[in-house]
Amino acid sequence: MTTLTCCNYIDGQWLSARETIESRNPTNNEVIATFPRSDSADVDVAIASARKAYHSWRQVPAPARAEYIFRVGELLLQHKEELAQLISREMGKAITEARGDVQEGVDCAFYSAGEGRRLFGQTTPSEMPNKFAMTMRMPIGVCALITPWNFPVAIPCWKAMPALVCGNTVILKPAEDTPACATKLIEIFAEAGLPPGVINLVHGLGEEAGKALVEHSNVDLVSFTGSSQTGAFVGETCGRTHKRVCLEMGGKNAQVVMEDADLELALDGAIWGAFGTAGQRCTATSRLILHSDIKEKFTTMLKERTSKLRLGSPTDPDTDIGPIINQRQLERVKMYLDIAREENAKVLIGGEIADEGELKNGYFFQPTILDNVTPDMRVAREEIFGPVVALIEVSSFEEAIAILNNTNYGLSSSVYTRDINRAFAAMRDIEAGITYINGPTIGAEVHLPFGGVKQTGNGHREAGTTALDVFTEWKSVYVDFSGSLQRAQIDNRS
Ligand SMILES: NC(=O)C1=CN([C@@H]2O[C@H](COP(=O)(O)OP(=O)(O)OC[C@H]3O[C@@H](n4cnc5c(N)ncnc54)[C@H](OP(=O)(O)O)[C@@H]3O)[C@@H](O)[C@H]2O)C=CC1
Ligand SMILES: O=C(O)CCC(=O)C(=O)O
Repeated sequence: MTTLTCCNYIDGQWLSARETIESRNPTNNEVIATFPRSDSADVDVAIASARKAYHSWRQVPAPARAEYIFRVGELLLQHKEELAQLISREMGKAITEARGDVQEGVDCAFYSAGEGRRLFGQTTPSEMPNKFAMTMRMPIGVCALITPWNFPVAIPCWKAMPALVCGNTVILKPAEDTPACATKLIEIFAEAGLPPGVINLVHGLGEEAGKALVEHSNVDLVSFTGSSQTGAFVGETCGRTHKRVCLEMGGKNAQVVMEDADLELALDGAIWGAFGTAGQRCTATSRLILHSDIKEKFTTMLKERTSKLRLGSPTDPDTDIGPIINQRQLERVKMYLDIAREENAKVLIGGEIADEGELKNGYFFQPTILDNVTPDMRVAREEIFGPVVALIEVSSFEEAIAILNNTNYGLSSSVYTRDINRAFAAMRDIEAGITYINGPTIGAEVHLPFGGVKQTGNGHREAGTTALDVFTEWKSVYVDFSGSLQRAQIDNRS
């Protein structure tokens, strides 16, 4: 296939680069694209473009801003298959999941566009006669969006679409592993006719272009999704430089299966949650907390179904699990298997790099089940980001919830039970941003808040109306039509 040439998109222009880097297909190591290795000078130009555009974009009525985003949604639908094929090749997720990634972008476009006609504030009575009081949502300014590779279309859409509807201008710095997906996405925003400078794309390395954006004094907000380590750097830097910041980091999500659960349903959830996207979702199921009464039976069912999963090229519709994103991540998953063995976990199935036959040039890891895992082990506490699930046995519902909560993260969670009382207790007692009852830990919908507690994030939520809280500031407005300074406001109001 022809190698794509990705450019930066700044002030409505596609700009080629002095120095370029390659993006490779994780399935076979073929070069997919070259993209700019942007430096701080490129970042300066992108920020200047976003700043200039901000002054006029914020004045465009919100319903009109939203119409551009609606158009992006329509174009995403038209280009859905083309984009999905590109995601599958560049990121490595199975083609059906890649279509889902684009569909999340479409859903987000139509949902965000609707907000352009709401962006509700409040009106409230004043203490004074002949005085009107209200609140308004105001844009924040220039927003840097730093995104990971695992949802190369959905996550940039979750950030850019509400940000733009709210009247901000944006600069996207996508992950270095998925520059072609980001380029195609921005081409669609450009085709929708957004004015120059409203959306900008700066490719490059996190340590260079990403860092320059986070540190820049002319950026007002950073919205970041990625690792806890980078998130800590972003949070600290934004704190020091007085920027707004929204952090969306990792997870160590658990699915509980109680003794009264529908085991077939719980099995579907576990397979999809643990091994979908090769476990490379922040919402992936990486712990299965199983009641002792069903543990043996469920483990046999899980092992059998896992043994049938097919590793292979993600563009092949018969493939269940595609590759890991790159060599470094593959080695990281392998490292966690070494740790699991040292900690005396039992590898029930999988546990190795898969490099036979057509897999030999890619970064594949066998779907893996670890048994005899105790809550204190590193594999039960740290995010692995691969197709690895740890089984933990419990003897009561209370113990299950305590173990589920015994983690530094708090993104997604799931409980399979037929007992309504337990279901409601789980909703109340689980420490996570998202709880599913009788559903897997993955599968978020764009009109509900997405994010987590503890070290998963810094309290903000993407998606839903809560995204508006990330991308706007409140202004309180008082209109006095009494024609005089109302002294009582200063004195005792009597
Ligand atoms: N919560 C989630 O959805 C995700 C979590 N992760 C977790 O992170 C681990 C590592 O993945 P990785 O891709 O390295 O995640 P990173 O946190 O390194 O990358 C996320 C984004 O941040 C950028 N970045 C990296 N360093 C900096 C920096 N100093 N300043 C500003 N931006 C920066 C990256 O650019 P670049 O790609 O160029 O490095 C990328 O765009 C995974 O194993 C997983 O545990 C990963 C992806 C998604
Ligand atoms: O499937 C989901 O719940 C969304 C997952 C996601 O956005 C992520 O893993 O980054």
